[in-house]
Amino acid sequence: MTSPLLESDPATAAAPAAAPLLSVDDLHLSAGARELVHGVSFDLAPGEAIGLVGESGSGKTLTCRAILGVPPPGVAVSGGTVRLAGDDVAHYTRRQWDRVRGPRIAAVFQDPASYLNPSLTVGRQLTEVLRVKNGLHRRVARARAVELLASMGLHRPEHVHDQYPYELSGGMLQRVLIAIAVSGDPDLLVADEATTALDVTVQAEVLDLIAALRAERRLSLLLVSHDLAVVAQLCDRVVVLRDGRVVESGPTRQVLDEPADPYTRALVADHREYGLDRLVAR
Ligand SMILES: Nc1ncnc2c1ncn2[C@@H]1O[C@H](COP(=O)(O)OP(=O)(O)OP(=O)(O)O)[C@@H](O)[C@H]1O
Repeated sequence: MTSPLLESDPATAAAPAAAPLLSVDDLHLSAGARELVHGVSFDLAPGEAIGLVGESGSGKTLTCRAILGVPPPGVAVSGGTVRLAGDDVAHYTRRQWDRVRGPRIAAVFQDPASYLNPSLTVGRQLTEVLRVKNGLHRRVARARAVELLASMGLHRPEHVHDQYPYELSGGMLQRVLIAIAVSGDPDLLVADEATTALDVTVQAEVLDLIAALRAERRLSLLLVSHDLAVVAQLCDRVVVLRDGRVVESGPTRQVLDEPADPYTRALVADHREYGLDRLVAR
């Protein structure tokens, strides 16, 4: 039993662990009678970056979409909780989500073009988000939009502001989507295969941008990637999913250097030839 004396002595009491920013507890997701995710649990501390990995179909995207309150049509949370800064958001209404998405949680996905309106300039779309979500006046929102585009490493941001999505490359579009995602100053960014479709050089630049945003904004990150090298580069911890279940989780170095589960060992072995050793050794 702990001594009451020790408990009350500030010199000997251990510092309390920070409350998790995101806590996924025994999450079950189902499409009708078919269960697809069978009790996934993990916590993400403020400022932490977690990588969600696993083969295609292991439940990474469904888990992220449930965390974001946008499960695909026909899929619903059938058990468990998703707590964001302590609030259980798993059954939030659309109106409740409107208050959370943007200032607390935001996301970027694989195909940025499909999230933008092709007939509006990217600046107009960013400005609209700033006006609606942050209540900025049109002129102030425009200036803020240009600033945000510049801080995403986009050169000639005034010019980019007035361009249409089809005029921009994939890497530029992903930077615009990241600008939109962070425009509400969220605590948590969910990045689901956000760099997968980009060529290697551009991918590295966008990963550097995400790393810089993490440091500058104390942004927490939930990163989904089939690419363990990307996870090794950005994440503090890794959660490995297989068939809708967590098979292993822990610090990135530990999970990738000494995987405990045979499934993780096979995943890591598959990646060796793509230079994982080099990135893990950083
Ligand atoms: N809308 C849906 N209706 C029914 N089943 C679905 C739906 N979306 C996904 N699934 C199924 O749920 C399981 C998990 O899918 P999910 O998309 O989360 O996998 P993933 O790990 O993200 O895969 P990938 O890396 O290919 O994106 C798969 O068996 C998939 O077929």
